[in-house]
Amino acid sequence: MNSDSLNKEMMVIPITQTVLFPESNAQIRVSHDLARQLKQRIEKGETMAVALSAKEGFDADHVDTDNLFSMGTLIFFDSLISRRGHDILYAKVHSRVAVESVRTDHRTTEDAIIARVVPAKEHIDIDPGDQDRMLAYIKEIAYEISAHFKGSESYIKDIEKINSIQGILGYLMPNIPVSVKEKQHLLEMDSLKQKGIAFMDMLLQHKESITLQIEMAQKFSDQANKNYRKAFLKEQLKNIQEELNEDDPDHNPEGKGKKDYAHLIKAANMPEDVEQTALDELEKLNEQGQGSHEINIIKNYLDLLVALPWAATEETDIDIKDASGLLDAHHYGQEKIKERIIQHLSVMKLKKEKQGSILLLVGPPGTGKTSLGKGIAEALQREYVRISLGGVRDEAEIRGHRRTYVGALPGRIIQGMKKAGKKNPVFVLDEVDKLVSAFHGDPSSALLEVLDPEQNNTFSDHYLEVPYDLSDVFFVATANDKSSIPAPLLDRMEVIELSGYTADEKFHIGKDFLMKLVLEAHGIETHQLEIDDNAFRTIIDKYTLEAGVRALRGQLAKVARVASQRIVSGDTELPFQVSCDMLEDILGRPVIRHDMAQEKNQPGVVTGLAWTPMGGEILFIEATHMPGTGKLTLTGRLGDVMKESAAISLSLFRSRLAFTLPDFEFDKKDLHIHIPAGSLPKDGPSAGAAMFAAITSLIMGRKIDPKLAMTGEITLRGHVLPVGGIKEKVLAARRAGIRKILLPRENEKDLKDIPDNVKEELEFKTIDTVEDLIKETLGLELPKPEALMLGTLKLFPASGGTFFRI
Ligand SMILES: Nc1ncnc2c1ncn2[C@@H]1O[C@H](COP(=O)(O)OP(=O)(O)OP(=O)(O)O)[C@@H](O)[C@H]1O
Repeated sequence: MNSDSLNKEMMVIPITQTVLFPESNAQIRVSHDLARQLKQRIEKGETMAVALSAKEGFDADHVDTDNLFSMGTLIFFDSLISRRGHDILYAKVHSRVAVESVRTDHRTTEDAIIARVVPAKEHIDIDPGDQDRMLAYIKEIAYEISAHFKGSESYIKDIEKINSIQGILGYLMPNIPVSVKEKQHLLEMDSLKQKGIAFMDMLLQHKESITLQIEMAQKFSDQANKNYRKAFLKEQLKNIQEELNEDDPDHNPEGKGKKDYAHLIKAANMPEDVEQTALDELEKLNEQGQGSHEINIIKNYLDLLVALPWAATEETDIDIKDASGLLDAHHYGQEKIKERIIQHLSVMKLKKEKQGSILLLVGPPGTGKTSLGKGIAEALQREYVRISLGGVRDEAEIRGHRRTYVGALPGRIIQGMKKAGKKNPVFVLDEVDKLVSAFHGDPSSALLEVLDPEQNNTFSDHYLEVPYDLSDVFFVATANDKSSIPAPLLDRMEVIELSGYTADEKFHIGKDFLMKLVLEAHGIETHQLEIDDNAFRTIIDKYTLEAGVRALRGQLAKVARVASQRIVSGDTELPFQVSCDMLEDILGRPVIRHDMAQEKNQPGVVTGLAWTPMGGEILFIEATHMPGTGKLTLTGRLGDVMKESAAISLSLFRSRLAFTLPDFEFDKKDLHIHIPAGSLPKDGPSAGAAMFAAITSLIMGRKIDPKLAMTGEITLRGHVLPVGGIKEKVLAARRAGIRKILLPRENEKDLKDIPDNVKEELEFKTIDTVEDLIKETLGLELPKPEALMLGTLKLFPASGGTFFRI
């Protein structure tokens, strides 16, 4: 058939989302109706049709001829194949044709579009020599692009045989990611020279964009944290191994190299739309030529789809008594926490909920937050997964990367679900307070979606693309510091606060729980090693500085290492007994030196109490003054809140007491407040009371008992407000030899958390106002604030004096 002699009507094949170019081969997916019509026509001996690309908004079900471009290509049929429910027409694309008219043929059962076309010959305005040079240049760019893609060798090899500009355009065009409109524009260009130049432009832009993408991907991979990269490498390794196994007859006894994805997809019990997506991907996989770089990408995706748990898991009825027993077996003490958890599980049982609200366990490191999560999983008889969110700064680590990225992976939530293999695991999100918000999107907003019961049944992961239902998951989050958690996230969680352990509690946890773990880890049997109680307590006191028991476990492991060496070498009797005097040999010099209460204080020095993630500490607040200009200096690496406390204390002192000291000229004195252990940053409002006491003691020239410690926030009106960490602070005070503690009245309720033996050794006094504080510390009665207002006004007229500055 000679297309030049064309001027006839022929069937139109609408082409969606692309444009066919002359001198190429095409695979066109056609609708069932069109396939039926084509079949009839092929049977009648028809061999060609015209391919017209569809404009934006084209609807294959309601064909409107206005929505087709009026220049297309003549195609010659090769074959029509039906595969997995889709009909594919294989054809040779011949030459350009222009449409003179189009109509819909209603005579056939299904409406066919018929076009009258004429040839649209190109204007060859470039001489053969230049054509060759242009062709060579285009090939060169194509080689450069393909060098970035592994497996593209066979594709690019075919280019060598192409000897016309039209031919290379037809071959490469399907892979150039430009819009249909741009492709059509190129097709419609009459001048071969202009067409060639426009195509080179497109190709160069494509090359630039690929280089840019690769640069970005490299940047990303540099930034991605180690774990993420490790997971990626593991995945790659798995693929390589799988590929090696495919060729290995030992691994393919029946010669079946490929996974039976169709079967796996059916077996995975996916929701209908997800299954359809999986089947579409499988089809794409089967259409890939050998060596295509897409094969592994599709396989990885399918592997994830078939491995994820989709079907609901049968719930085992929780026996609350058993659950409580299991938690006890896992975890010593912290009865209140366990009680809260059991209450939570009971509510879930009554309401027949799978998820319940999200628990947030907050407390210092090593206090068993993560292991409580594990205990909950056991109590509920569910799978347990844990991910650490510490340092996660990229939203994509939670939500995954789009598959178009090089080395894309699903996010940690979906990876966790894959690992769990069940739809209802107990999912521990460790260190939610350490999420970092950075320019890569806010990971906490992705977490919000994970934790919001309203939204989490359709959680979207960029890699997975299909929504995933997380509503059966029991989430437990852990954090060291509640204040670093974004408020919207915190609102969605039920907070349970764990405090640090007392030395006694640590002793029991060490003896009854940690020793077992440590012995097991070192292959030592119980009768082979014995640490006596004194040595145990010394390890806790002198070799660990922590609120939890993580370092204790580390020190016990050191002891176990020495013991195993001695046991193996046979130079010890069994059990190998560790006593206090051996500790320096085994563990080195004690690492801890706690501040102890002073025997004597000079005016201006006060003992305060601090909370640190490692437990409580006492700290000294030292104030002094000197001739100057009314400046306030603060040292000891104090945070903003602490600096404000100092300013409040000073203002309060001036407003309440300055008038009693008419000779003290504030604007001729500099005041300096220092809190030693200067290298450690300190912050928080709870030193307010101690600072006020220090300033008062200094300026009044009265000493405060060094064995008296205090904590409390103060306000400008002189109220003492409650503070946190009372248990840790009290324990630290006892260790430091403090005898009496002043604390805000509202903190009185916290004293019930303190073991009786500790309470017996200390005297507690609660205070409401700075008047109470000064009475307890300096034995002075301050006038009531109402009485003071008048005096203050008299002494400090509104314009008066230099105020202290910070
Ligand atoms: N009350 C306890 N009873 C028994 N073992 C405990 C208890 N508290 C902590 N442990 C043990 O201490 C170790 C550290 O606990 P875990 O990892 O759960 O701490 P964590 O609070 O999650 O710490 P981090 O905040 O650093 O993640 C674990 O081996 C755990 O079993």
